[in-house]
Amino acid sequence: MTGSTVLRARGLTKRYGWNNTLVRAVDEVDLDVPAGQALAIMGPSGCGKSTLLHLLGGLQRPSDGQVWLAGHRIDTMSERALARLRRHHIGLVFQSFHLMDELTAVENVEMAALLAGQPPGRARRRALHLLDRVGLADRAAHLPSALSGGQRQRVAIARALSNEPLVVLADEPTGNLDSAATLEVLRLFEELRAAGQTLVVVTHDARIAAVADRVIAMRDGAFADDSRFAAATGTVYDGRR
Ligand SMILES: Nc1ncnc2c1ncn2[C@@H]1O[C@H](COP(=O)(O)OP(=O)(O)OP(=O)(O)O)[C@@H](O)[C@H]1O
Repeated sequence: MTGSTVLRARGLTKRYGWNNTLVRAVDEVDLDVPAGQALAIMGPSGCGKSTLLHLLGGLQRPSDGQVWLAGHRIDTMSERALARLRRHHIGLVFQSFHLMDELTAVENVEMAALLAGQPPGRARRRALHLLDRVGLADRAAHLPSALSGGQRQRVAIARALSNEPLVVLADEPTGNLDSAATLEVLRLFEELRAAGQTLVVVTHDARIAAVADRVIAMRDGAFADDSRFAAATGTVYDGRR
């Protein structure tokens, strides 16, 4: 998919409430994410980062505007088609991991591969391979409760990769982690980026943003054209949308 656009948004808007309670959480955002790009979205609490990520991943519907994933318009898709698209083509990583507590590490990853339609034997092999890739081959049979925060998030990242996603969308992936665990996840994102995985990461952490190809600052639901932000975080601000 080199050279193609994996995610495209035009005039993307999400409003909550009405009249004097109206909030424009995302306000007419235009965005193109080319294949292989690692994009970080930063900005103050409440500026709309999570809402934008949810709109891009088809987890929420926009009030206005359009979203395309690999050329397919997703904002008008049926719920059923959207769920299928997420299972097959999007990898999601959340701040609080969202692992299934009663399943082992390998079963958590395997479950996602099975839901994406892989046959059982292949799904298990892929799950073991991905756990090895995130450095957790020796923790495959552990329940999430027996893993550290950083290990849980690495399982969640392995799970997000189980369907060979067109894009991984991560919402504050290090928000619940201490410094050492953040570094584990950071290294993993660096590896994913080097492997050409398209990534969109919402983060408060300048260390995560520093490994991105591109950093966008958000303010009040829109992209801020602020080169000082790039200087402050030691990253390259790319004014292109
Ligand atoms: N379900 C909702 N109903 C009403 N307002 C909402 C809802 N969800 C989010 N908002 C508002 O939309 C705005 C953007 O929220 P969002 O969670 O996207 O911000 P954020 O940048 O991800 O914040 P944080 O960094 O704290 O997670 C905020 O003002 C928030 O209060």
